[in-house]
Amino acid sequence: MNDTSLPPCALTIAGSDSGGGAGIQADLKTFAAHRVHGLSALAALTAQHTRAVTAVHVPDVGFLRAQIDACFDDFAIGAVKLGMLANADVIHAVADALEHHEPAQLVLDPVMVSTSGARLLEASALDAVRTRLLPMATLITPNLPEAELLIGERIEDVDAMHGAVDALRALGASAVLLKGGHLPENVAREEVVDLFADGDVVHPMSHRRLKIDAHGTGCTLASAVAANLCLGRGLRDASIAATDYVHAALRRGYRPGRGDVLVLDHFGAAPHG
Ligand SMILES: Nc1ncnc2c1ncn2[C@@H]1O[C@H](COP(=O)(O)OP(=O)(O)O)[C@@H](O)[C@H]1O
Ligand SMILES: Cc1ncc(COP(=O)(O)O)c(N)n1
Repeated sequence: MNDTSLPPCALTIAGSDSGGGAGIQADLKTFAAHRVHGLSALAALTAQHTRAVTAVHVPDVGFLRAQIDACFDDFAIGAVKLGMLANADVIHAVADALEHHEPAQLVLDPVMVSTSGARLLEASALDAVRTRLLPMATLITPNLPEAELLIGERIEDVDAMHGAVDALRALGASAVLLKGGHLPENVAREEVVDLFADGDVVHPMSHRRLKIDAHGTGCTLASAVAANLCLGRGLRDASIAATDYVHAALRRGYRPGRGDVLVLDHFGAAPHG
């Protein structure tokens, strides 16, 4: 393999999911499925399966910084993806490191609560997300409950999603991919609508609503955007490709645990080329 055919590198700074469905594990599978070399810095470790998070351990922030520095010291990183960051100290350490290394592109998934209902970000850390991370993000990918907490308003239908992307951009994110999976079925009917907005365009991305309960979708979506950015796509095209990828991986999802919750099949469906 010569240099031009080397895969680009993406870095995920996120939490580990021992159950392999979400977090760092989903991110690395997504990078690999896109033929992007995956780097990882573990900001938190969870003891987790498809039904619950049973324990969380947050390593010392000095060790987190060492992981991030090791990645930037040796690899040309095309994009960084942020996931579970657990608390304000971790957010400040990550923001300091990113201010130092200045990654070309930063995809922020502001993970707050798991599908199984566990808090993955302390409530007191919300301000640090707003003030330290949002302004440096190339793209932020909140789900509806996360967006409601960030902007302090309810988002009850697709019209309200349009107002929410403007409010999120006003907080400092240069572009937003607002995920619509949490709209109730009676409001959204047959479709799930995700909304991309970058100040020039607002682009809805619709997919058929699948009657399934899945875990790791948000992590996979944000890391698929980061992978597509590394591969040279623009933000909107990367977002379109990533939502299509998540949909295909969801359709082929499987239940590795004892609960009803599916995990995605990251490798079954080739990413859009
Ligand atoms: N029931 C569903 N059917 C099809 N796609 C879904 C469904 N639920 C979520 N998605 C897709 O999964 C991705 C993650 O959405 P969402 O569930 O809103 O966020 P999160 O996983 O962060 O809670 C989005 O691209 C969304 O369109
Ligand atoms: C380590 C980690 N990071 C993120 C999520 C969110 O994923 P989901 O909302 O699908 O449970 C998770 N459950 N665990």
